[in-house]
Amino acid sequence: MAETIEKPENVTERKEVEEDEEEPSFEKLGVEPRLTRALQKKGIQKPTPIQSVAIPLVLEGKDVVARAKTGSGKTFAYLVPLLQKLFVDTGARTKLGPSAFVLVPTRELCQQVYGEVLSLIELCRVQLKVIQLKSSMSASELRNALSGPPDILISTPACILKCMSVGVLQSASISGSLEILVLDEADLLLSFGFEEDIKALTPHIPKHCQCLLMSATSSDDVEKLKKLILHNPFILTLPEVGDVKDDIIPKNVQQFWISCSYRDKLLYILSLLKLELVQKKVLIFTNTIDMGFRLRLFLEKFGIKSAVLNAELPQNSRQHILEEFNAGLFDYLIATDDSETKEKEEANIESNNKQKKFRKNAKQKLDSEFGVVRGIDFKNVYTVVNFEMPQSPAGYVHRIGRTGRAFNTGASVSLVCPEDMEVFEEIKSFLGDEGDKEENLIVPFPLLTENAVESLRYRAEDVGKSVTKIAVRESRAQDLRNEILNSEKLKAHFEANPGDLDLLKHDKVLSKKPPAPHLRDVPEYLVDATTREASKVVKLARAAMGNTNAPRQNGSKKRFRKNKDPLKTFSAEGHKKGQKGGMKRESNGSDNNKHKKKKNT
Ligand SMILES: Nc1ncnc2c1ncn2[C@@H]1O[C@H](COP(=O)(O)OP(=O)(O)OP(=O)(O)O)[C@@H](O)[C@H]1O
Repeated sequence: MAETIEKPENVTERKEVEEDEEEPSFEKLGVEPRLTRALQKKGIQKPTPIQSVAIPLVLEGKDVVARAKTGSGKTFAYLVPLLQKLFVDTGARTKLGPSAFVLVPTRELCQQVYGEVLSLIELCRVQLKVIQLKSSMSASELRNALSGPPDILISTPACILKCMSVGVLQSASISGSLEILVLDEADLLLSFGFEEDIKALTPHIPKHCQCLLMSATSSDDVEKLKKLILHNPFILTLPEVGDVKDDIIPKNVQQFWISCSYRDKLLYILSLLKLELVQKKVLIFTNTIDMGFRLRLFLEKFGIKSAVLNAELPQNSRQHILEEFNAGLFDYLIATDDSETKEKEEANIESNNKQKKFRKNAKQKLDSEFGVVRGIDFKNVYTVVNFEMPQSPAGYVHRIGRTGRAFNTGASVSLVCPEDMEVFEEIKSFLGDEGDKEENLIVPFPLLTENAVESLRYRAEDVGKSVTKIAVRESRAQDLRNEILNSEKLKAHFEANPGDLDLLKHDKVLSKKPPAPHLRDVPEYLVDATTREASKVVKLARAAMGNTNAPRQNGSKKRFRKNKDPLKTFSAEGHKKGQKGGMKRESNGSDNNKHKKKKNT
């Protein structure tokens, strides 16, 4: 693989950098032993490609723009050298203000980066003060946080400006102290409405400050930021972004689609999960909060427990849900995509004048700094399911990017109904999938037979009808009430007992009645031999890949073996006993659409 390093504009040379033939290592990049050991303790053995090119440049003090695909390890690409630089002369620095700012677009990302920094400095046993700012902090809390002052400040741009406007952070202390500025998830900073904040901050950034800009996509916004903040940066572009379209999605993620009607999406997701045809953990995306709850209630009737994650929940609850899911406490998380939520909620609200009161409340309630998709490091997600399709190719790329992170493998399954076809075509052409090529990038899901789906149709339709709008509304309101009540308790309790994650599980059953036994267990006679075989192979592959529910360290997984991957070696449609089979890439998935309305009970 070759990355591109574009030298600063006054140096015209642009060179292709071949990957080191030898095994790359952090030592060779100039990372000091304390940090190398700390990374090893976190299960991180060797650098990813973006880390290999970015770390030495950052250590040299260069301004860098790094554009690399989702999950490619951009956080350590800037954090490791940043910490190494701050480790030098820790005590000797006379500071008026923070030495480094890390600016991110959402509170979830603040928390995530903060967690990573803390764990690295703890492992390195170095005394650095790190704080994260929250928009909910009062002026006195901000003053306390900034007293000292901290070495590293992690924040959204708006919070920094708030500190300046309430007088707890002075322009002189920024220009006198700031050595490194990082803009993480740069492509989102502007679209999340931080342009004015960044513009207001720019004049206070000292000329000598090293600026780093990290992004998963290249966009006009990134260009704008680059011009605003950086001085003659090195531009690192991994081929996955921009130039080579079919590598936008990490290579280690297999992408599938299933064609079905909108109404049948519940039936199809039930078939995938209940017949165990996808590997856990599974992250499922919906476009509205109501749909998230509908899906959760529906699955619950079949004994499939899941948790929901959305912009309406209090921050502490969201944080806790993420931590639980990452720790492997539950397998299914239904996330409502934030951007889609805001658009749809607002569209729904606009279209119904009677709901004026709700509009006011909804706007107040949805957290504008919440970002469920972008940059959040969901750990060990094997399958991403687009229950509802994202509304843009960029949305698709970032959703799918929640699996196959770093050196892991993963799969995605998109449920595509006729109404989704336009955006699906757009996504395919964005990814460079021209349809007539042998090697399509998004291929029909091979493990689900028409028979298997039809065998569950009657139950799914019956249960689907019982999940009414009222039931959805009630559980959503109840869930929110519970979470608000829990939120403060959660904060206090988990600060004191960070290990008690399972105390308040978020995949608790919503409905009062337990699932009926005939729905909880699919009777043997309903599952045909092919599906049984497919499900068995998925389970075996899961075990072979070391993909179990137990919480894991990054590096402790067994190596994924392609020949153990059922999606590569098994075809439900073409399967005969003893035959290896393979995916039929030329099929367009329309088989899934031809349902005979058989009613099997
Ligand atoms: N060298 C490495 N080896 C193994 N795992 C790594 C390595 N570097 C980072 N990781 C892990 O890979 C995951 C993804 O890293 P990170 O969140 O930095 O990706 P990203 O490029 O910022 O993705 P996104 O664009 O989606 O935010 C994290 O769980 C991280 O701990």
